[in-house]
Amino acid sequence: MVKICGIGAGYVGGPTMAVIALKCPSIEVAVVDISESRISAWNSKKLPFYEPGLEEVVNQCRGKNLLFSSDVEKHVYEADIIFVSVNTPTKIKGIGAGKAADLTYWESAARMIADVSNSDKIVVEKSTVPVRTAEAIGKILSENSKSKGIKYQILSNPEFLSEGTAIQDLLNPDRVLIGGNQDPQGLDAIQKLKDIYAYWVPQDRIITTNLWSAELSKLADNAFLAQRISSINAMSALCEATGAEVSQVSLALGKNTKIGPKFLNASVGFGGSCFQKDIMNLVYICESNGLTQVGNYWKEVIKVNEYQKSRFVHRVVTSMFNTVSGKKIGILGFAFKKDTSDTRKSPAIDVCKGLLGDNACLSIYDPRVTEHQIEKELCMDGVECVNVVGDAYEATRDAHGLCILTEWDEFKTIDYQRVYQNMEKPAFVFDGRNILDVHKLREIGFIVYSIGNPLDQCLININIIN
Ligand SMILES: NC(=O)C1=CN([C@@H]2O[C@H](COP(=O)(O)OP(=O)(O)OC[C@H]3O[C@@H](n4cnc5c(N)ncnc54)[C@H](O)[C@@H]3O)[C@@H](O)[C@H]2O)C=CC1
Ligand SMILES: O=C(O)[C@H]1O[C@H](OP(=O)(O)OP(=O)(O)OC[C@H]2O[C@@H](n3ccc(=O)[nH]c3=O)[C@H](O)[C@@H]2O)[C@H](O)[C@@H](O)[C@@H]1O
Repeated sequence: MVKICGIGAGYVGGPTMAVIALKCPSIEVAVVDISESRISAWNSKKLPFYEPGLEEVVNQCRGKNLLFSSDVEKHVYEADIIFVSVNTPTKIKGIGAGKAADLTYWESAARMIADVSNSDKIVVEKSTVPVRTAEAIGKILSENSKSKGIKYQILSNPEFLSEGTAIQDLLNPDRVLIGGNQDPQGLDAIQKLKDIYAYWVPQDRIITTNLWSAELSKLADNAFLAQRISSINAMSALCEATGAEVSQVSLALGKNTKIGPKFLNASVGFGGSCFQKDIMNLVYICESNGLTQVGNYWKEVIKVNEYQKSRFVHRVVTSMFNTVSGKKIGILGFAFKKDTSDTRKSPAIDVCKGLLGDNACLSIYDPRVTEHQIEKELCMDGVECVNVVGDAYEATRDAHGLCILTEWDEFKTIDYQRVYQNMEKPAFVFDGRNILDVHKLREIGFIVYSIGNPLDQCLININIIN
């Protein structure tokens, strides 16, 4: 029986290994992590994060061919194939701080593999890593296992799932990418990994390449996706200035088969743990290769994203007569997108901090994010003007304005008439996700700002005064 060990039980490692276990009943899958608390959450009824469909998959396999353990060494020792899905955050200090990927966790995982292994292994890079990481990992593994005569094959098998749709993405991927050495041993390892995915992924969706193409394709993929959002967000500012409607522009663009309809939703900005980190990593790799112009091109995607968030805060403040000081503002949504409890790099963090900087009082509601998490993200030591509440009505009661910062479906079906009645007047809505019916809200009496749409007449007047 083939044995797999997944190192790293996070947003990628957990769901990915669970789906492999589900689809390959004859393979034993052990997911290990150095975080005891994460492992005990995986072994409990309340998984460490919210992801639609994840609980069902875990419940089907856990205790059969899927186990979660903090005994990292034991399961690495026993495995034939090791998937490494540890975090690769942006370096916060030293050379390349703010750009380069911090490979500390990866390197320590590699050294541990070398220490405990006693048989040949295939080591699969699932984490997103700088191009040519496999070379460094290969050296660490082989140099540290020389005396044992163990052979390692390193494969790059980047993960393309999105949070909120992770299980669907894993069950039905657009493609699976496997990069490996193009010699007989490398090709053999590629085939072994292909055989696992072949349990449920059609052959024509499994692409094989050399190692460096696979590693670079992952960074390029995220850069292209983020670039589309920054492109449409840049257009949204121009729409507001000209009376065009960004959703109509997106529709027109998306119907062009050369462009396609996805990832053209204007928003308050993209968030999540990967887009910014991976683009900055790409920028660093470009700069390290002397390609300053190429690096600058990708850096601009991040700059537009920062601009979009600060533009939103500016709209809120100027619309509310140039001051939000002491005013209650209801914040609906804190996660970086709907259907996840993840708040990493959520645009809500910067928007809230911006409003707090102008002395607003925030009342925050998110259906899946805990109070503790929100407080942690806002570094709330000494901040008194933030309340985390249990529903949207409470968040907006007696508020001067409300901001939609995550596109949760439940925000579309709130009784906005009731919300309006309980707010101070004039009552403002700032829709940072373009999910609300602007016309209906205006009929109720709200003054509405939504990204990339013609400005409310009242806001035009206010902006003229300002
Ligand atoms: N979150 C996402 O949607 C996606 C993330 N990725 C990439 O996957 C990688 C992991 O991302 P996430 O799952 O979001 O991170 P995460 O932070 O949720 O999980 C990483 C886990 O690895 C564990 N870990 C770190 N060092 C370890 C070691 N030496 N031994 C055992 N466990 C160790 C940590 O305790 C943590 O639980 C990153 O490179 C990321 O860029 C790729 C595609 C999607
Ligand atoms: O490497 C990764 O981590 C993953 O990063 C993204 O997935 P994820 O960050 O989970 O979520 P997305 O759906 O891409 O959303 C990212 C951000 O962009 C925003 N977004 C997305 C789409 C859009 O049209 N407009 C927009 O503002 C979302 O609200 C969210 O804040 C990619 O979509 C995945 O392919 C990739 O595997």
